[in-house]
Amino acid sequence: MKMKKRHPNFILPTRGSEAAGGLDLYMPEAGECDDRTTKVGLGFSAAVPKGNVALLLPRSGTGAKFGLELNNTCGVIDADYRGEWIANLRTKNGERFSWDAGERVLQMVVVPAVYVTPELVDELDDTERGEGGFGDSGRY
Ligand SMILES: O=c1ccn([C@H]2C[C@H](O)[C@@H](COP(=O)(O)OP(=O)(O)OP(=O)(O)O)O2)c(=O)[nH]1
Repeated sequence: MKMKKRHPNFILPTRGSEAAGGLDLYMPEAGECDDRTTKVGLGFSAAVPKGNVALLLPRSGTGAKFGLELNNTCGVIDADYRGEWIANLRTKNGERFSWDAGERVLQMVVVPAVYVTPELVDELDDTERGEGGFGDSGRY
């Protein structure tokens, strides 16, 4: 189905070189949020290259300095999604966080998503870690 253009649409061709980091996203309009979730349209749609997903995250600075987080922890943008990218923002410290139009608040990271078909087996192969997790390997 051909999508009607309501906001800028992007394709995200891969450059064939390794990215140095996330791609910062510009907020289309000024806004603010607090510890209640605020749904914010990012003002664009983008087709993630097939075989990948885009992870939507706060920039480290906004997260660390202002306690900004996504209420779904991390947004997963599927390769077949064509709608406007949405961020569900809130602060974890109860404070208000406001941004200007054109400010870089969030970032996206495109990562390969490998297609797997779960197969039921009797046992899993042995590993050194085994069933240990949640700090099992110690603090230092
Ligand atoms: O923070 C987010 C998370 C998701 N999406 C969009 C893109 C994604 O491709 C779509 C569906 O997300 P997901 O598959 O994680 O949601 P779901 O709860 O499993 O719903 P669905 O039944 O639509 O797959 O919503 C966003 O714009 N922002």
